[in-house]
Amino acid sequence: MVFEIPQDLHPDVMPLAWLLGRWEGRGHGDYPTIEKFEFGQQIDFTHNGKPYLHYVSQTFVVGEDGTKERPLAVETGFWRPQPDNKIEVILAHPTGFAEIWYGDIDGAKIELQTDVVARTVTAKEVTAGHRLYGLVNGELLWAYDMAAEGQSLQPHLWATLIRS
Ligand code: HEM
Repeated sequence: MVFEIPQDLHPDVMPLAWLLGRWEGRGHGDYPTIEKFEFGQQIDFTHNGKPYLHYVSQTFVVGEDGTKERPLAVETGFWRPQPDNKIEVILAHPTGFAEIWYGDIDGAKIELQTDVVARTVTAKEVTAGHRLYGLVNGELLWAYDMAAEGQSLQPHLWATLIRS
């Protein structure tokens, strides 16, 4: 499929145009305090002509044949490109976190780190995150390192998705 940049895309969002659309794939998760796991993921990046992208990630327990069996984590937010290839991202999680991320856009690679992780009183103790997104041979690869529950910043998730 040939990806076409929408004509009404805000010019500030052009450095993120390669993310637009729906991505689907599979990922793995781990952390010292939990069992390793696998998940299916669907990511949607949409725009409305304003200078940001809306982002929604949904994850699922998937069967052998890829059937979505039940929901896992969901997160949503806004990706706000800034001058000089900088980016600000705001994310919200139903598990009680609201995060502010800063990062750099380097062509088809984006690196983000948390500035603030705010959490509700009942949420787990997540204190920091680091994310990498990259387009490699047409696939969206991403990885999330997390500091939580007294553990140092280390891998929690990594996944590979293709445009659907
Ligand atoms: C792709 C999205 C994600 C998936 C599929 C996922 C999946 C999981 C699973 C299966 C567990 C172990 C079972 C459990 O305790 O519920 C877990 C634990 C955890 N996840 Fe995630 N997760 C995702 C994203 C995140 C994000 C974005 C954060 C932080 C903002 C996060 C923070 C945690 C924490 C703090 C734990 C518990 C660790 C502990 O109890 O020691 N996860 N995750």
